[in-house]
Amino acid sequence: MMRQEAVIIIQSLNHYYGKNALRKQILFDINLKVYSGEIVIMTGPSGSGKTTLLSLIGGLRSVQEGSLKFLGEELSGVSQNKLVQMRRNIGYIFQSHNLLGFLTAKQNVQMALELNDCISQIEAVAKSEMMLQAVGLEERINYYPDNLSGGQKQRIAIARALVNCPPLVLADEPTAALDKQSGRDIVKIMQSLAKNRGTTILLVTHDNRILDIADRIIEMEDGRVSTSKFV
Ligand SMILES: Nc1ncnc2c1ncn2[C@@H]1O[C@H](COP(=O)(O)OP(=O)(O)OP(=O)(O)O)[C@@H](O)[C@H]1O
Repeated sequence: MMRQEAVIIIQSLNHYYGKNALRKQILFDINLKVYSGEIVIMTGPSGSGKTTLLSLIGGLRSVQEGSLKFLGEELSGVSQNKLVQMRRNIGYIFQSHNLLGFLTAKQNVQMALELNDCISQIEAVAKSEMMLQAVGLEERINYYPDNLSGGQKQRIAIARALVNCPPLVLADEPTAALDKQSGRDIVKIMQSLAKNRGTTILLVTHDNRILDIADRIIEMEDGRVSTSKFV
């Protein structure tokens, strides 16, 4: 069997919101390993803590209790600066695509590369065009988001998240605003790009039309992982 590398290792993770009398525990004793190249779908009722867990893994919140290792590095107790650095290894895709309206499709994707000092402008343009082609938007490279459909905008967001070849992509309800076919197209694109590059994908969804793309389905309930099954 192939040796699998854990990209994320979570041990005894708890999380709380609020202070003093209002302090409320949201995550309870989460233990989880996610491996390189794995596509993991996280489901569960509203309020079960999925987004909270995703934001901790993504370095968008500080770890309060327990251990969370990303690429072998402990995130608990690190500085905000360090978290910002770690985030460069992660592509984010959200329900609302968060594209900049005053930039074209290509410019939106290029922006993700401009944070990378080692890439020249020419390379950045070429990579962005290639990535938009990979998500089937070669005809729309110079369009502004306002002139594109929901599915097309979400494809730009995927291109932007993947253009840096991050080891991890986090997606929160990426298909929520899409009809059935566009939703499936989107996750299929994510799946094939991820499999080609060995990218790990962790995707939160209520959309049971896309569960079949997962290697593993994790169910959250009341702040705990209730089941974790390989499919
Ligand atoms: N910033 C916050 N401050 C206080 N409580 C919060 C905050 N964010 C979330 N919560 C609470 O934490 C719990 C878990 O929320 P979370 O968004 O992680 O759940 P979820 O499973 O992602 O839900 P949904 O599927 O509706 O997005 C909920 O009870 C929510 O009200």
